[in-house]
Amino acid sequence: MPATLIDGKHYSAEVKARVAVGVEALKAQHGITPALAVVLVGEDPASKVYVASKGRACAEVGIRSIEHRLPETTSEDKLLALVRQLNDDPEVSGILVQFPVPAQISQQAVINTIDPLKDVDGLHPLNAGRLASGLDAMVPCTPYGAYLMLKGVRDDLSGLKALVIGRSNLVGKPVAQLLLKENCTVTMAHSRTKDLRAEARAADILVAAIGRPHFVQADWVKPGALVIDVGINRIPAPEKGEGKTRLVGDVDFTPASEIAGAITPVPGGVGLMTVACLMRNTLIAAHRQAGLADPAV
Ligand SMILES: NC(=O)C1=CN([C@@H]2O[C@H](COP(=O)(O)OP(=O)(O)OC[C@H]3O[C@@H](n4cnc5c(N)ncnc54)[C@H](OP(=O)(O)O)[C@@H]3O)[C@@H](O)[C@H]2O)C=CC1
Ligand SMILES: Nc1nc(=O)c2c([nH]1)NC[C@@H]1CN(c3ccc(C(=O)N[C@@H](CCC(=O)O)C(=O)O)cc3)C=[N+]21
Repeated sequence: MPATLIDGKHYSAEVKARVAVGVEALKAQHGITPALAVVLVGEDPASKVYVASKGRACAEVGIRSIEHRLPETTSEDKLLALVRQLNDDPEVSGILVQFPVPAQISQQAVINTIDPLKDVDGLHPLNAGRLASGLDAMVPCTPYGAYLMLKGVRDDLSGLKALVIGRSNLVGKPVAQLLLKENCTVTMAHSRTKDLRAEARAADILVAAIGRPHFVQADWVKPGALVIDVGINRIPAPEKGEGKTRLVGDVDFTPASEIAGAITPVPGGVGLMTVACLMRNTLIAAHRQAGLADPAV
């Protein structure tokens, strides 16, 4: 495999180590323990795994973890009331409502209700607008994690052609904003893009955030390109036993890694950075709520 493996374990350990130092300093100097409230509505097994990994990361860095599990049948009013209660709770630094939420609840109503200062997902329109305007914002965790990995491989990204496949508010759009800020020439692709393969082959940086297993083929990858695979797809793995599954990304990893210059694996790539950057955002949120300057994390 000629490509360098961009190891999520390595990068996320670095981020968490910096966050742990910042948490310790905030406790020692200001008597503040940052706290992250995670709200899970329903019983989605994948969401439960993600919630558990966030709880573990909080313990590692010294952040207090608060979990709220609500039944699948929860009304929108009830969920919004909980969000407002967390907004008003001075002990809570960050709020994350796990998506997707059940159909009777509007995701946008939830996002709009979260206090922008506690919006560790960076999804509130105020934070999205601040990022787009080049102002201090809460930056969404997955995009920031992808950005740190790219910067780790190559510090100067200016002038590189970047293709971002996927235009969600959670991943694709903020990734594009961050790369634009790094002076990349950014193209955004989506389900209506014509000749995606040709767009991809021109890209020095290829970010896949689609949600389709092995969608990006090896012959789409420009030789030497930096490939960031955001996709988390669970597919059947009969080789592991009946009914078993495994995680794969949006990129056909094994052949693509023969062509790329550097590539992130799934699992073990961007997902680990998402959790680490969530810890980082919670620490930043705690500082801003206390009127303190942002920590160097
Ligand atoms: N690693 C991590 O930490 C995280 C991983 N994820 C994963 O990343 C992936 C994307 O997540 P998210 O952005 O929330 O997903 P969304 O479903 O919100 O967005 C998917 C995007 O992919 C585009 N798309 C779908 N099909 C095609 C196609 N055939 N060709 C080109 N583009 C296509 C869609 O286009 P259109 O807009 O036209 O419909 C859309 O913009 C998922 O696998 C998700 O599980 C998400 C968050 C964190
Ligand atoms: N409000 C909200 N914000 C999110 O950021 C959000 C969300 N809802 N809903 C679901 C998606 C998905 N997502 C993941 C984060 C980390 C891993 C992760 O830790 N992955 C590890 C381990 C996975 C495993 O092995 O089970 C890895 O890729 O190596 C996965 C997926 C965040 N999302």
